Amino acid sequence: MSVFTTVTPAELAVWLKGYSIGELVELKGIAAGITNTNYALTTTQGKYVLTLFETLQAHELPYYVNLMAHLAHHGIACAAPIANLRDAYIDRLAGKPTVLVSWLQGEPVESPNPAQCRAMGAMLARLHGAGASYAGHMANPRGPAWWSATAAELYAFMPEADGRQLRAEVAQQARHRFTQLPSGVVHADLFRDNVLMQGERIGGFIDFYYACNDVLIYDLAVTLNDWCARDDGEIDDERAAALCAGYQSVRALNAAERQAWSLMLRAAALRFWVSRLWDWHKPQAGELTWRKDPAVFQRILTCHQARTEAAGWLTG
Ligand SMILES: Nc1ncnc2c1ncn2[C@@H]1O[C@H](COP(=O)(O)OP(=O)(O)O)[C@@H](O)[C@H]1O
Ligand SMILES: N[C@@H](CCOP(=O)(O)O)C(=O)O
Repeated sequence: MSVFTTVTPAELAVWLKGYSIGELVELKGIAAGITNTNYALTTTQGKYVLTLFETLQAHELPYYVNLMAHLAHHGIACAAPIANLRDAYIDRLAGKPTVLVSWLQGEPVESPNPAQCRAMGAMLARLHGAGASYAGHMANPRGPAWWSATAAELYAFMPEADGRQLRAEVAQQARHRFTQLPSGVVHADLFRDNVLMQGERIGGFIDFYYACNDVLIYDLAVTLNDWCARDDGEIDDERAAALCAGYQSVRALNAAERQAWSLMLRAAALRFWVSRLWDWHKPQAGELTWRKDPAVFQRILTCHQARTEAAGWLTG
């Protein structure tokens, strides 16, 4: 149950006077989610999600919240923040920073089919296009500097062979620079649980709190590794080709991106292997998060390392 901070209907009814979205009808805690407190909020005017941030501070939120507003303004399927009467998206309730966003229709899918992967790829490319006019800038906090420093603290906890594999991949990635590739705003965490689907349509993207500026195909690689991997770590060719075709129906990859693609898939797997290893071996006291299995991304990385050719997914 992910309601870490309790808000009563009476408190919320008073707080809502700071907004122009009508009177409270119903307030329900949302069980899914592991980082923040989320409530489904129905008013006389419509339905919304109220997020109370449990770890991020108010001063850290503008990049993400303004980005969601920008993308929604450009027609991207994502939660749109609602401003209060002081014209601010970021507010405060029960001692926590808050953001109120529009309610999106749909549910996350566990086993996406190729049509859903295709829709996902197309919406991701549209997000990249719309992000080009976003003024905010944030370097990727989970980029190469972060994963090499974090990995250095993990080797001691790992079986020798796993540590060798991790060390080799960190070194391999360090030999390459991707500054020549198209870059811009990326979501950087578009796992299946961060996308609400309505059948084969995208209901909307949520959880923008790893969004940043980085290489665009890194985002496609992060998405592919989660949406198209089988349990053994192998990538399902049909889903991967559909995701890439959907993406390229909006923005075709250039020659440099195609050349970097295999390494980028590995970089995306490495990033989540390292973050999951970190949460596994070094859980932070009081951190409101569940440990996810690092081996999932080690298997995906192993399969990418063994494959010499991933460009086939880009040509369909
Ligand atoms: N805008 C939204 N519309 C509908 N449901 C949402 C919306 N935002 C979040 N949710 C629901 O809340 C759940 C938790 O949201 P999430 O952002 O993943 O939380 P956390 O930040 O704690 O990981 C999601 O799985 C989804 O069911
Ligand atoms: N999608 C990631 C987790 C993202 O971080 P979180 O803080 O939102 O849990 C993964 O599955 O490892």
